[in-house]
Amino acid sequence: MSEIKIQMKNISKVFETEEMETHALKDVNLTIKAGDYVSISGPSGCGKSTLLGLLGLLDMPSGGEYFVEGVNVSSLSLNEAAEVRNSKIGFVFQSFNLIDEISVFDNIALPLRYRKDKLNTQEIEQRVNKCLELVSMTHRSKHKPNQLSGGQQQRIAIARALVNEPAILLVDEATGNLDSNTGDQIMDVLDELNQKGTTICMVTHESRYADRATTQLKLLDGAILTTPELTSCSALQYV
Ligand SMILES: Nc1ncnc2c1ncn2[C@@H]1O[C@H](COP(=O)(O)OP(=O)(O)OP(=O)(O)O)[C@@H](O)[C@H]1O
Repeated sequence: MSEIKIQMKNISKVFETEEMETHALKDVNLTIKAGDYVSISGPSGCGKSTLLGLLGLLDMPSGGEYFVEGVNVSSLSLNEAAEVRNSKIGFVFQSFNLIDEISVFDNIALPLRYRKDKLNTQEIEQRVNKCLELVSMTHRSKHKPNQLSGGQQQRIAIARALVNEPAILLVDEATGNLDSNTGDQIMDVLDELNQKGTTICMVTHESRYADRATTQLKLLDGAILTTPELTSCSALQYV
């Protein structure tokens, strides 16, 4: 049986304002194993960003338990959560969030420099070059991000997300700022990465992209549409 990367047990998220409570996620159970390729889709307001934010430890759940590679991360302090996020989670956003003042190489190396266990220069070089290769961008290593096309910038953002060899790559509407051809190419990069073993969970509005994932989850009103007996993500298939 393949290794469990991500497990959520009865996760809920309630946002409270002075006027009202919003139950953004209700009793979500999710298991993602090594090598899975999961898409999450559903109508606006169904809880997709909230779920991805919890998966990425950008926010904490109101209830339930969340495990990353077997470690319970449900109630970490902000500092502890930041450390797990940097070492275990790769995040790719719609906006590329690259730093224009430094080179492509240094952008990708950035998460390595925030590690607790410091790597030496040679190890950093090896890791960054491997990730540049994975996204076919070795030839642009010395460029600045603003000298690249949108699709190329997204490739660099993917390389940066992978450089710490995370447990999972979380992808939030990665093609939202790209034309459809370039978006398709970025999806091809994700497909290839998954074929090489990267575990991916992506939120997308586009059904043609959701269909590429091997497990397609639909969210509705904060709950995953599923049958109660199915707890393993690998076992779920939605058309
Ligand atoms: N910080 C917040 N405070 C209060 N309510 C919130 C907050 N963030 C999200 N919500 C509410 O939680 C619900 C889920 O929001 P979420 O952003 O996760 O939906 P979504 O599926 O990502 O939507 P979209 O596709 O439009 O981006 C919505 O009803 C939203 O209004």
